[in-house]
Amino acid sequence: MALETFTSPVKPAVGSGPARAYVTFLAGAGDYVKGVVGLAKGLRKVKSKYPLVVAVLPDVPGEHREILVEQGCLVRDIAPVYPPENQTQFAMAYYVINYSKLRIWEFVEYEKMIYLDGDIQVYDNIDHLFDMPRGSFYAVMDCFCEKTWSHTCQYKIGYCQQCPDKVTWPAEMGPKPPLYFNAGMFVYEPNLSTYSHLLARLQVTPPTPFAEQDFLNMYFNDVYKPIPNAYNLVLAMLWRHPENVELEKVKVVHYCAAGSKPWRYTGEEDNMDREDIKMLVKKWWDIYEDESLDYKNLTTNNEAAADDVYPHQPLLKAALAKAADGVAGCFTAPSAA
Ligand SMILES: O=c1ccn([C@@H]2O[C@H](COP(=O)(O)OP(=O)(O)O)[C@@H](O)[C@H]2O)c(=O)[nH]1
Ligand SMILES: OC[C@H]1O[C@H](O[C@@H]2[C@@H](O)[C@H](O)[C@@H](O)[C@H](O)[C@@H]2O)[C@H](O)[C@@H](O)[C@H]1O
Ligand SMILES: [Mn+2]
Repeated sequence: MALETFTSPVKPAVGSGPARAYVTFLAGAGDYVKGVVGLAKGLRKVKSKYPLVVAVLPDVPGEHREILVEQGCLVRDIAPVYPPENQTQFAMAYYVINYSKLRIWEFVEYEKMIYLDGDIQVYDNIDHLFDMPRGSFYAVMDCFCEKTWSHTCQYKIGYCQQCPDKVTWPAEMGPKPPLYFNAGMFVYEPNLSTYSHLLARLQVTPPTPFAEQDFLNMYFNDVYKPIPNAYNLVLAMLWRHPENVELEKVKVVHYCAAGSKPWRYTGEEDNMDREDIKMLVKKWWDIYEDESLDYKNLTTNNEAAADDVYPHQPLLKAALAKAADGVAGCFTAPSAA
């Protein structure tokens, strides 16, 4: 019997300090669930103090939800968000579903969250990012050199913010584009008025090739603060700007280059036969296949550690116990109110 997911905000454990969590987004019945399982295990490996919330669209099947709950994730249902009707060609056709990420601004039971794409892995503890000053939107600058950017002026003149002096921005093209972040990882503050304003603005903003990433860059332009590349290594940086990468200091890897999703990796696409790519894909698999990082083994080995790191765990245990007893019905956590 598929374990039902949380249908309402899960109240962070009492006395656990300011409510914080990592959050990711899962859509569809495909293989991205492997990315989210890997992420949950990676955060456990680096002994993050905070849980992983997974915002799931309705098309995520029950058995995937169950896998995530069994891995200690807080699974939260969200409704899709669609941009206004438009003829836009997205850089990737499936990017249209990524607007649903905007629902995470509604998770106001948390005072601060770190969003991570499902194709991201965390190799060093980054909990300290939660302590950065409030009021800003923190993310890593993207790179404009991949073919996915061929529709832009930057790409056409060879300009990239990662090396702004290599090709200077021509004065006749007006002001240089504002700093632009990759939306696969960011530190933000859930807020209901921001949430409703985001959705309202979206309905009057024509969609653009990088979908919600473009929209978030427009919306948070005046509060965006760049953080070092080590917190979101967009893989293309390895061959586009190697001078900006110190691989041994990288804390977060974003498997967003074509052909780099570890769970689909064949090594056939451009740059996928590089030694550093092969090493990073293996690094991802080593965590994904490490059974000692499975939540169930953590709890059997060390109840105290589990309860300490997963203060919300009693709620999950109750849900799992209920499911184990075959008790039907949806587990509804106490409301956040
Ligand atoms: O079929 C899909 C496509 C995307 N995603 C989610 O949306 C995020 C953004 O998509 P993706 O990472 O593929 O974009 P990229 O960073 O590669 O441009 C993914 O990481 C997943 O969290 C998903 O769950 N299912
Ligand atoms: O929906 C738009 C997506 O745009 C971004 O991916 C892109 C971007 O990083 C380009 O700069 C790369 O060239 C490209 O490979 C990569 O896929 C985000 O990672 C993803 O979370 C999501 O917002
Ligand atoms: Mn991604």
